[in-house]
Amino acid sequence: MSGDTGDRPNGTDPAGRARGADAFGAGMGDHGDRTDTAGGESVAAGPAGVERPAALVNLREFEAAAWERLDPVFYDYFAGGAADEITLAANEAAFRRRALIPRVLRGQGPPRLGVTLLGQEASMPVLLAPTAFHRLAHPDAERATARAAAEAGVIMIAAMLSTVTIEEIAACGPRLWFQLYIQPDLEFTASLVRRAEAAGCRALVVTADSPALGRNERAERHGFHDLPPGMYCANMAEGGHVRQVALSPEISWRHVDRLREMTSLPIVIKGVLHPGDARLAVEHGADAIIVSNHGGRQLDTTPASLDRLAPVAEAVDGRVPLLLDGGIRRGTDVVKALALGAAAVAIGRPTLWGLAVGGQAGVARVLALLRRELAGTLALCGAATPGEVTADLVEEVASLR
Ligand SMILES: Cc1cc2nc3c(=O)[nH]c(=O)nc-3n(C[C@H](O)[C@H](O)[C@H](O)COP(=O)(O)O)c2cc1C
Ligand SMILES: CC(C)CC(=O)C(=O)O
Repeated sequence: MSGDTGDRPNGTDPAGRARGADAFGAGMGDHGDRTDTAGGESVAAGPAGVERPAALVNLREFEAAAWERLDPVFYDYFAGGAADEITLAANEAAFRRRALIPRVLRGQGPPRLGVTLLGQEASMPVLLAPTAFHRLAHPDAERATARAAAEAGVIMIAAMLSTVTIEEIAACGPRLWFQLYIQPDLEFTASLVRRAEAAGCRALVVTADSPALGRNERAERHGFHDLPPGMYCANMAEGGHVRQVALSPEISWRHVDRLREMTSLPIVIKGVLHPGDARLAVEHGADAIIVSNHGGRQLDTTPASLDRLAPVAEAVDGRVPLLLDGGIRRGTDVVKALALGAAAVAIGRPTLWGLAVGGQAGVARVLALLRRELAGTLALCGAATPGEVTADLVEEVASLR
């Protein structure tokens, strides 16, 4: 992944293909025009000559198609990781390194994928991770994502830095959690919490790995620092002005305690890699933990999130459920994370690729593909449900290195 990105937009796509010269008309490279050229449900011919999301058969193809369709500035903002992107690459490599050791002749019947997370039912153990700025991918923005999540019965974790409000997202009907960067202005934080509660969000996800903004050098190279005119962080608007978000080094466990006093919603701490922090999260009343390195976008050279699952699980010792995000691209990846101790996983970039390729239909297709792969993997492993996936189904083996 790393190293080849500086060549774009004149280089190659994620699968090594050359980008077609001006494949999607005027506006490529001019991100002010992007929504005119890439919006809408009808999908132009992609790298494999496909015409619509339904013709794409895996998440990799969505990534390649999104690369074709998106303004390179926005593609790189979405795709990029921090610094040398060592962690970004490690997230996917950690899944490749691990083998599935299936069980046979178990007569387990058809797989049932449903799970209950923090008291909320979901149709499969795959959530939409919070990602900022969906309007960069599609003019329907988070509304399209939310409709696809509602249709699929999966939990969407709405980002605080969404480009439509949490109320508009909730109106699209998904099972909803709200991601929060705790703001040092606790009054403002409390007002966001009240809005999330009123909108029907069923959990608050506190992003803990961002006391400062990670440096995405791809975005920096493009000079991409601000949202284009007309796009803004809708939840941060108050009286004709948009509040600046603070990713503050002042935030601490004390703030989590304050949050605990503000709300009776379950609190999920996102971005834990160290067992000591996992223990602290439980002590401070967290109801779940997301093992995550923020998709390799914050501190580079942290290990793959999958590699941190077992140590965090050991520290937590079953007291709260664990979720994992980072590098999930296949149903086999989901099963490997379940085997290593996750109750569910979340996907970040694949949602954005779906959105860029086909709005609601694109995200729906991404979810449908993962669902099919997950069902197929469970069946082939001899497990009827996500809960039946046991640690012995996964091994790190030399042959897959
Ligand atoms: C474009 C982009 C924006 C993101 N924005 C946020 C955010 O606002 N809040 C947050 O907690 N995580 C954010 N993340 C991190 C994701 O929630 C998630 O941890 C990560 O994308 C998972 O890795 P994956 O992209 O390999 O699935 C963002 C990730 C991406 C790619
Ligand atoms: C604007 C950023 C704080 C959103 C984010 O978390 C990210 O891009 O990874």
